[in-house]
Amino acid sequence: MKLGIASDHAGYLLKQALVPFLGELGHEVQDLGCDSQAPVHYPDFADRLCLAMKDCAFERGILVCGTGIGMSMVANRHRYIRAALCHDALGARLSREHNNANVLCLGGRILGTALAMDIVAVWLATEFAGGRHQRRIELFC
Ligand SMILES: O=C(CO)[C@H](O)[C@H](O)[C@H](O)COP(=O)(O)O
Repeated sequence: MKLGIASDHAGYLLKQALVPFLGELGHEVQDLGCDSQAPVHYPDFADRLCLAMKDCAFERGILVCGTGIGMSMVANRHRYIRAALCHDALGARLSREHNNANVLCLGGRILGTALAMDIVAVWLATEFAGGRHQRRIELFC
């Protein structure tokens, strides 16, 4: 799958761990920054990823900040984005099956790397269930 990933400074280290992991899972991943732990502003990076997704550059995206909260707030301002802030694999699976989430938000200061990788792997492997959930998505997208 073609993926985009971006973070702020607080999510930088987790993003750096996830980029090679995504490659190992067989995905094509483009890193949209940031490029160090120097302070930046998470809305700039959330918007960068979401605008690229509007142009269909990526099928799905991953955003990482300290908590994942700011990234998810900004991403969900874009009408075509369904961003899910996930802290466990169950939430990740259901965000795909029920919500057809196209952006996954993670908290780099909250999750350990192994848990984050588990969440990412489940989220990427899970298909949207459609049916009754499709109608509900149409009510807000
Ligand atoms: O989403 C966030 C806040 O809602 C993120 O956690 C940011 O990464 C965080 O606010 C950055 O905090 P810092 O003290 O400026 O490093």
